[in-house]
Amino acid sequence: MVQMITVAGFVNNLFCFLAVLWTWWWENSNYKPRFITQALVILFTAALVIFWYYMRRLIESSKTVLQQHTSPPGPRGLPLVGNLPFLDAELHTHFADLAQTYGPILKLHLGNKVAIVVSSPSLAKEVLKDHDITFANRDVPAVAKTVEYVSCNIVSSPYGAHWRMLRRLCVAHMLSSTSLDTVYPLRKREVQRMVGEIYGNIGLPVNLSDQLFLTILNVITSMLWGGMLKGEGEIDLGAEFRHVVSEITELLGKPNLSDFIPCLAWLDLQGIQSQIKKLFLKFDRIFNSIIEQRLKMGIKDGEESKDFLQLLLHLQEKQTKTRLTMLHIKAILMDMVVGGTETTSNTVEWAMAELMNNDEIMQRAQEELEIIVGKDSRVEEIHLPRLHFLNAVMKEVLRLHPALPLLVPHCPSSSCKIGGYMVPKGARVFVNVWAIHRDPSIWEKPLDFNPERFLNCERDFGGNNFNYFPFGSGRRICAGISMAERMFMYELATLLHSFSWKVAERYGKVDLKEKFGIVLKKATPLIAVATPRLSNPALYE
Ligand code: HEM
Repeated sequence: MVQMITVAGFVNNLFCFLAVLWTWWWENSNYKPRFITQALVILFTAALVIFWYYMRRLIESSKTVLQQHTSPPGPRGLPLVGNLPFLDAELHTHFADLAQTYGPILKLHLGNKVAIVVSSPSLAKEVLKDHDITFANRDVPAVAKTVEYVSCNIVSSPYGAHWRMLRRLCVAHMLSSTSLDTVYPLRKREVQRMVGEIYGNIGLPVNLSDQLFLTILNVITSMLWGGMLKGEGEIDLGAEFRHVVSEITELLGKPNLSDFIPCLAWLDLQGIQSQIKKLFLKFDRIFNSIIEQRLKMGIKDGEESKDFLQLLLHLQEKQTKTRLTMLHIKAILMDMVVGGTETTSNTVEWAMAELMNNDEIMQRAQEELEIIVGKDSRVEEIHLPRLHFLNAVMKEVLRLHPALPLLVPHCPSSSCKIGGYMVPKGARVFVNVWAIHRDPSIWEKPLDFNPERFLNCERDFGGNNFNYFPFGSGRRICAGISMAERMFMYELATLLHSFSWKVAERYGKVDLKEKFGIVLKKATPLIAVATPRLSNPALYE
């Protein structure tokens, strides 16, 4: 801008000088000797050249300034509602289609909210790495106003001291490798319970989707408060939990008019806020009763906490510098239950679905297990680091079916230039990791399920490779990667080692149709029939 003003000033002065010179020549033209005329013509031509040169620079620089303030391209919308009426329910494929027309960064108007969709590795890197702090915020959804948990949990909290404190607590005391090592017996118990359940239904169709969800839910609730779904009604309570978590993740992924036209939020036109509120009330009742029981038990000074909830309550009672409130405690419980269950169980379900459609790959994974574990033994977590092919299967599943296809939307705390375009403060930024993972310019035959591409290659999901980042990247990268990795490998290895699998007859080939929500699911649950593979029936008990 300063440059533009200086150039404009110079051009102005040049004009004044020329005008004065012209007036003087005109007034004295009666006497004009030949050399004065020549000098004036030369001077005038030189002035014109200089003038032209500076005008060009002025235009160039103003073009750059203009571009810096230019919005990304995008489809035209209607007044007031913008592009909202044209959004497809399957947002990830819809955004991928739009990117084909408008390019790797595009803008949509969703009511009075600006949405930016980024679909290339270099732009994802700009958002998640180069401008990490600016984009490390969330666009808190309208439901947060009806459900207090949502506004102060890890996933939705803005980048800052509160978010850091909650995240550190979870990572240090529940999700770190050391904490996970100590609760291996819980994982073992729950995975073995699942094996027993399937063994009891040998030859019959089993809803693997439900089994996988219940197993991870039981692992997480055991880590949080020692487990809840025990005794009679175990499956029913698990099913209710599943229903609530599924509904919440689906509703959170739905475009909500109240987010985009805030003055209409009180009307809750789609009923999303009221539905979510009811679902959270169910959680609240369960959390309240568990917390009450825990408080009654109390914890003595110096005594080690038995589970994560006990530790949180202890920290709250002691009023340590964490300044935890009961609301924060519930928000953390919610983060772990909602953030950890569907993501992990759906990924294992996708893995089983892909393997059941690819006999050779399934066989290769089972052969590896026979060599490393052996048919006379159960899978243990110590086997996992040696299962290289299975590890490649996990990476390939996370490539084709990233649990959060658009990550959790990010939100810039100030306007910021991405790919030469201005992304305004407060925009909702979607990073389409699903589209990047299927980009044919990055991946050979991207739609093929081919774990081989991850064998003998350094590519991992630590967030440093912007061709492949199923857990996100930067400060808001998934907090539960270690747990997800262990649970995925352990569950899948156990299922493949313990049983042979085939699709229930009436279902034919496994249908891989997706259903979008904040968590991407299989449109229909995976129903399969198992037969035992291990040498000794005692291994199924
Ligand atoms: C296969 C399993 C999983 C996948 C693919 C996954 C993926 C992700 C992704 C993509 C994000 C958003 C990153 C971003 O916004 O840039 C995220 C956030 C998060 N995940 Fe996971 N996740 C999985 C399992 C888990 C588990 C097991 C837990 C904990 C028990 C967990 C806890 C969280 C939390 C707390 C956040 C919010 C982080 C923040 O905003 O600071 N996730 N996850």
